[in-house]
Amino acid sequence: MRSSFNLDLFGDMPEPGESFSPIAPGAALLRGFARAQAAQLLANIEDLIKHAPLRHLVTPGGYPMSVAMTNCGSFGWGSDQHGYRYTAQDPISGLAWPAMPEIFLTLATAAALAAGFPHFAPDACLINEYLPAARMSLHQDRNERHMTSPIVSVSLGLPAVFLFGGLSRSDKPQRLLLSHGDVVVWGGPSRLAFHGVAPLADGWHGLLGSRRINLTFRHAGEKLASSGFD
Ligand SMILES: O=C(O)CCC(=O)C(=O)O
Ligand SMILES: [Fe+2]
Repeated sequence: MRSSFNLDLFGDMPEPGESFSPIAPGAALLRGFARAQAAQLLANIEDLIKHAPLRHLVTPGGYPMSVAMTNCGSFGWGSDQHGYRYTAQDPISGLAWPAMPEIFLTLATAAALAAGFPHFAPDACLINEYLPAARMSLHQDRNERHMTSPIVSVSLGLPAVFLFGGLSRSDKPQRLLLSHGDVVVWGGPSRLAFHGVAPLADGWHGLLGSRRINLTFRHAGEKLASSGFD
């Protein structure tokens, strides 16, 4: 274990062996993997949300989500009374989602590689904003066309308890405290693992203030814009 002294000095350079902890077959937590790029990621996020604002989507059951969301990349994930789906356009503006910044793509592919997935080519990045008390209930990410690509999930800002369960909703989830710069990757046998986020505790983060932002990178695949309901 590194001392906090070393962490401070070398916080930008996590050593691969130290930053990697397996969670389940095909799933890993990369501690601090995105920390060095966090300020640049945030600058890009602030710019993206000017073009595609964060919004509270409504679940198919009619409830507004506590997490505010937007997207960048070729496809964006969304939800409304008809179901969950990917679209090529932002339904608010009717315009294509903003392009995925190069630094997002580089980070996501590097994290996937570090977790054992060398061919990840994300075409969708969901941007989730959690204010205190916001949460995400246990779910599977299953609106993508193929399940062959992993999910890469980047945490910024306030810490959150990430719930990582098994392939069945009733499997008791692990509780992982995710901090600023942590990245979780799950694919292969864990690709359809149930996961969620416990209600965000109030707090203050030097860079992001009183919020957590999560970036979830996925390969949605083609043709989902018109047929993604499930
Ligand atoms: O915020 C997180 O850490 C998880 C987000 C998530 O599971 C999702 O957007 O599908
Ligand atoms: Fe998810």
